[in-house]
Amino acid sequence: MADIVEAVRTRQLVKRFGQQVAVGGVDLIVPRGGFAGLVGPNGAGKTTTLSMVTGLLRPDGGTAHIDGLDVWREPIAVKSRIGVLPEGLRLFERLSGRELLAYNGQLRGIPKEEVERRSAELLRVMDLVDSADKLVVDYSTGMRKKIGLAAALLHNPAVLFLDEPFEGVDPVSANTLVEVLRRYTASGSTVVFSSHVMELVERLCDWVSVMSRGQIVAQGPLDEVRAGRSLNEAFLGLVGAHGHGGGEEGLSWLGATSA
Ligand SMILES: Nc1ncnc2c1ncn2[C@@H]1O[C@H](COP(=O)(O)OP(=O)(O)OP(=O)(O)O)[C@@H](O)[C@H]1O
Repeated sequence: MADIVEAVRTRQLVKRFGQQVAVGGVDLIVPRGGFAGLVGPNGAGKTTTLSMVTGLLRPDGGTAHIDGLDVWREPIAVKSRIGVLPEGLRLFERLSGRELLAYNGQLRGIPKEEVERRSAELLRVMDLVDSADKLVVDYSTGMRKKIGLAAALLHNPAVLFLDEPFEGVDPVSANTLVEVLRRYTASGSTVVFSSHVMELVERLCDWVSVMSRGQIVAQGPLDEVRAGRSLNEAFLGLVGAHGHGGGEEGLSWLGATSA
């Protein structure tokens, strides 16, 4: 792994919430360029890890670097290089889509004409032209993801972090997102995204990190991690398939009875 140019690298990253260790010493590696998937069961620590890597949540221990820059020592340099589409996306609801992009452009210090040019292109590619002047509060879930992604891409970041970008997104909009992201990575930029949808990760990603109970349990090129199996099978093998509704015990009351 020594010859990999790392876009993201954490070393022994730790986060506790009270007694609970949410992230227990994570060494996340994401090579530069292409798609990397972060997968893991509910509560594995994916969002907590991404929040620490993107400077949103201070770690209790360890370090996080993006393009060789320490996230917590050089926050401004790091934030100018990254775009983030967080989970549960909070947007400025009383702005229109177009205004939201203009505001983001201003925050990023991009000249006004350039913001207008990029916004027009992003709105067109995201199929949001007809809704550009509608308030974000009136956007659907998929439209919110798309305007959130447009806002995250506006400053042309080197690394884009997406937490569950396809959740609640219809197949047509999902295709649009994928096309935009493919175009973005084709130029050498990096996308890191968390997802529960293994088929999607398998289709898009060339690199996968698997988390379970606050640890990385497998990490590497997609083909190495799945080792001849489907990613879903590999995932179930790595994180344990038990306790996921397959057992004979419990729930005996559930379903139609003959009584
Ligand atoms: N602010 C918080 N306060 C207390 N506990 C938290 C907080 N944020 C996360 N946790 C706990 O940390 C653990 C990891 O949560 P996290 O959201 O990182 O998991 P995840 O892998 O993103 O899960 P999911 O796939 O369900 O989104 C969970 O047990 C969660 O309850």
